[in-house]
Amino acid sequence: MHPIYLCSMGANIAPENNFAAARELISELGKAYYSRAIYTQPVNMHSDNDFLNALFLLVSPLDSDALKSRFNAIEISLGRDRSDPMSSKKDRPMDIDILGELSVDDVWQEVPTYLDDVVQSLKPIADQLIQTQGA
Ligand SMILES: Nc1ncnc2c1ncn2[C@@H]1O[C@H](COP(=O)(O)OP(=O)(O)OP(=O)(O)O)[C@@H](O)[C@H]1O
Ligand SMILES: Nc1nc2c(c(=O)[nH]1)N=C(CO)CN2
Repeated sequence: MHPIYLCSMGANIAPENNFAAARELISELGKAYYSRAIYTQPVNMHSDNDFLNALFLLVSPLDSDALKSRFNAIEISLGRDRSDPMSSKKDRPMDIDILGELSVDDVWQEVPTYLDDVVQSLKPIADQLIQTQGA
């Protein structure tokens, strides 16, 4: 039984193109199920560029460390400079984070507030995966 990861993605440089490119690359890591994507104002950073953000579920054979490394590699391939110490506060072509495993009771509490509105578009899929896979 593969773990099911709840993940978030966000971009505020060429976000539509970078979302499409990231989805292609993420598809190599397992089976992904996406929430709807929404435009959000930058939180905890200053920028004139709005973000495109989404949640997704990923059923993957990788463990969380390996998955995080692959996400970092995708971010870098799309142009993010992760060696910059201010990387978390700067405009970015892609940020992909693991929020937790779906098997953890309160994993949905890890969803950042700017993505609260899309949770309901993903929960039915989560419930279905749990039923069919026993997450
Ligand atoms: N192996 C892992 N498994 C699960 N979650 C992880 C793992 N490694 C890091 N994380 C989580 O991923 C998030 C991002 O960590 P990281 O240090 O890579 O920063 P980042 O990608 O630059 O983040 P951001 O730009 O979102 O601030 C953190 O919330 C961290 O807890
Ligand atoms: N709206 C929005 N704001 C952010 C985001 C993000 O993805 N969307 N990511 C950040 C650093 O991880 C900081 N602020």
